[in-house]
Amino acid sequence: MAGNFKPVAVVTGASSGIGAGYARRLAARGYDLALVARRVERLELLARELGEAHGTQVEVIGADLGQEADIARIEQWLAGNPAVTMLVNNAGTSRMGGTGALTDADVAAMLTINVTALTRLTRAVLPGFVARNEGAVVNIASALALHSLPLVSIYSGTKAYVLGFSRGLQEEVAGTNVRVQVVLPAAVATEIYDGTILPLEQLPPEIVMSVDDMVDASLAGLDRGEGITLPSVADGALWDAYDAARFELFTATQNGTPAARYKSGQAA
Ligand SMILES: NC(=O)C1=CN([C@@H]2O[C@H](COP(=O)(O)OP(=O)(O)OC[C@H]3O[C@@H](n4cnc5c(N)ncnc54)[C@H](OP(=O)(O)O)[C@@H]3O)[C@@H](O)[C@H]2O)C=CC1
Ligand SMILES: N[C@@H](C=O)C(=O)O
Repeated sequence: MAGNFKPVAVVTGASSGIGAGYARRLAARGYDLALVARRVERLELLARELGEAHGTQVEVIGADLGQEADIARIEQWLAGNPAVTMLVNNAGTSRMGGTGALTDADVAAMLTINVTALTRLTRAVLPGFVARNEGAVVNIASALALHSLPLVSIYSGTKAYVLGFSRGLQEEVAGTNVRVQVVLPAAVATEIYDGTILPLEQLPPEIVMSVDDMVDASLAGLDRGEGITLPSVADGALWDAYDAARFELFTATQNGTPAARYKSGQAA
């Protein structure tokens, strides 16, 4: 609990899908909320719903996180708000298509919303969290952080950034009570697929998770103290094996000698 304040969770991209799911669950857990998105009318409807259901105080903040001025405004708001104890960096966009076929605006939107805004909002809350020795940053990445696919190469790259950034941040705050969780959902039934070349109806239904299940699993992961949460992965040992192999490979790169296969005249 931050001083005398009721804790406030900030959820970006709360006007639909996963962000709205977080808003509902966090309100039920007793948080007041600040909800950020462009579609303010949706945020206001949600605010009314949560006020009636739980007595939640909700601040609705209209912002386009693809725009510098709006990112700067939210940064300032976050940095000056000691009641904020949780930031859910959920806002994101996926523009599907070949890398050469996407418009410059599509590429800029993915890089700015998925990477730049997430990073800057995290930087805005972090000093206060560390100074108060409490707080949680929840970064929504994607299973595509682990596996790039054609037509979503740039999106996958942005989510790999979210994973890598979050893991480094976990090391930075180690030894404090500040938490950083990165969540890697696979397909979740949301509007992100609307109007894309891969509408939700074309996905095998058995691979698609509901928003409520995804958010509940992620919050259960947070409660369990997980730094990395894969809501749909039944065998948690898979991550451990993957991460151990990743670290072994990284360790093997820490070697000033070119590998034999790269030396001319030497067999592989
Ligand atoms: N659904 C899925 O299968 C998966 C989704 N994810 C990730 O989950 C997160 C939430 O997506 P999801 O719920 O699926 O999709 P939705 O499209 O339902 O929600 C996206 C949210 O992000 C907000 N948003 C998008 N662009 C902007 C912007 N320029 N400024 C501010 N807010 C913006 C939207 O609000 P508004 O339009 O009102 O601005 C909306 O609230 C994303 O980061 C996505 O990459 C990860 C893995 C799988
Ligand atoms: N399909 C992607 C979202 O649009 C994802 O899995 O992250």
